[in-house]
Amino acid sequence: MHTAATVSPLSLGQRLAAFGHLCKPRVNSLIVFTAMIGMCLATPDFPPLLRFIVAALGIALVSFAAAALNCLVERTVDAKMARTSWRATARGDISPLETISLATALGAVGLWLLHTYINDLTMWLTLATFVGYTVIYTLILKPATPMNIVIGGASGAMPPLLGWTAMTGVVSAEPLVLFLIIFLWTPPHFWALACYRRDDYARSGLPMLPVTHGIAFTCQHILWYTVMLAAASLIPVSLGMSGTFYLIAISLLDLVFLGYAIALCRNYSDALARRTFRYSILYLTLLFAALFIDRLF
Ligand code: HEM
Ligand SMILES: CC(C)=CCC/C(C)=C/CC/C(C)=C/COP(=O)(O)OP(=O)(O)O
Repeated sequence: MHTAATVSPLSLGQRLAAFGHLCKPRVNSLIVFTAMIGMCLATPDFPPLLRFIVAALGIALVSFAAAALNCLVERTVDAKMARTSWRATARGDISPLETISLATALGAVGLWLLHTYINDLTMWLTLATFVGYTVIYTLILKPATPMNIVIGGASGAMPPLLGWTAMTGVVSAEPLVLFLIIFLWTPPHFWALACYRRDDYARSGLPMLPVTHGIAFTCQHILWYTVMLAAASLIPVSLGMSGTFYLIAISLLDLVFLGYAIALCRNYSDALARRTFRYSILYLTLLFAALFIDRLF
């Protein structure tokens, strides 16, 4: 077992793979997907391809940097949890200096792309998102309060808005609705995971809601947030952003999510919480896909 102080030799391939994992590619692929849909919704026709690619790349690079710094800050906590103890920062396979260098390089290139080829509003908002996740959420809120995710989730909700400003240079009601949807989606997404991973979180010492207030209390909050999410998910229709296809799709998606949340309250099991967490990811992916498909008609 390595400690955070020992840096073991890795082959170049292993080192690159470890760097890649620190950037949390799976979470960030959905984050960038929501940003891309934000870009598509912001432009009447498909956005100019080069601008679309550069903006997505800029946002992705800054997200990767934020994820790598999160792994660095949390390396001691990560080492205590089964889910995260394999991370190269937790194992000590990648040193803090290497992680900071990687994150600085990725973040700097990302912000430079946004500043040079997109617009300064998007660059500043992306930087604010980065600070929101690495400083406000990771450093301040996460170790301090079980409601960490409620405020911290704002950073994960920003990408569609960033995509929107990247194409238009302005913030308007539509991207704020997309922000609201992800903002309300994040607590059920995370609390479902925190429920079935509560032993991990108890070991880590992080004050996660299922550990501090119990499963029943957390499931009630999952249900309340899912109800608010379902209401917010209908706003695109009332604003005229999307039509019948989206309405049908989101109604079905909401019914299933509410079904999971009610089932968790009535008859909790770790297996059900795990399925709810997985469904939360499918829900958000399909919601954004439905917004896009609806726009094509
Ligand atoms: C600050 C807010 C968020 C927190 C605390 C959070 C928490 C987590 C955690 C702890 C995992 C790891 C699950 C595991 O290792 O098994 C996870 C997975 C995931 N999250 Fe989130 N999440 C947040 C926001 C988001 C956002 C905004 C998105 C997308 C728009 C997202 C998409 C995903 C995806 C796709 C996975 C699955 C990754 C995989 O399969 O490896 N999350 N989330
Ligand atoms: C554009 C830009 C800068 C976006 C950054 C937004 C961002 C990275 C959002 C958070 C998504 C995420 C990796 C959550 C993991 O939560 P966690 O850190 O609590 O999970 P962990 O326990 O797996 O570390």
